[in-house]
Amino acid sequence: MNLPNRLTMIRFILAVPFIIFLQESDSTKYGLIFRLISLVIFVIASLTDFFDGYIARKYNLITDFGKIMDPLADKILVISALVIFVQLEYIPGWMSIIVLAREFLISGIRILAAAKGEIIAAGNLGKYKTTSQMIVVIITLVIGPVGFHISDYYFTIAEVLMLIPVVLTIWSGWEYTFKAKHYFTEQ
Ligand SMILES: O=P(O)(O)OC[C@H](O)CO
Repeated sequence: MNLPNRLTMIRFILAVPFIIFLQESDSTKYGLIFRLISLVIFVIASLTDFFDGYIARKYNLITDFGKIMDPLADKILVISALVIFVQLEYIPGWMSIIVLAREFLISGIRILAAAKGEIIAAGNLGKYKTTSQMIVVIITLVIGPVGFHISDYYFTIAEVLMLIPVVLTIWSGWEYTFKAKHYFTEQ
C-alpha cells in the first residue's frame, strides 16, 4: 500500500464523519457548526484526491488498485454529499439520481473491462466531472440553502450551480460508454 493509495483509503474513511456531521447540520442549535465541520472534512478529503493523483504521477506510483479505488472513493464521497443535500432540500432528487446512475454505469463498465483483464483509468472528462462536483459541493456547504423565488418555486443557488457537474457527469459518462461499447457486444 503506497502513499497515494493510503490517501485514497483516507478519503473512504473521511466519508463517515462527513456524512454524520452533514446529516446533523439540520439540527437548529448546532446546525451551522456541524455544516462547517462537514465542510472542513470535505475539503480535506478533496485535497487527498488532488494529492494522491499528483504523487502517483510524479513518483511513478500508479497502480491498478489506485486506478479502480480512487474513482470509487470520489464517488462515495460525492454521492454521500448529494444524497444528504436532497434530504436537506438543497438540491432536487433527480440530480442525485443522475449522478448515482452514471457512477453505477461506469463502475459496471470497469468491472466488465476487469473481467477481460483490462483496467479503465479515469479520463480527463471524468476528472473534470469530479473536480466540478467537488467544487460545487464545497460552495454548497459554504452557502447552505440560500436561493431565490421565481413565481412559486424556490431555486437554491446550489441546484443552479449543480447543473454544471450534472452536465459533465452525463457527458463524461457518455464518453466512457461510447469508448467501451465493444464490451456490450463481445461474448
Ligand atoms: O469518471 P470516473 O469514474 O473515471 O472518475 C474520475 C475520478 O473521480 C477522477 O479522480
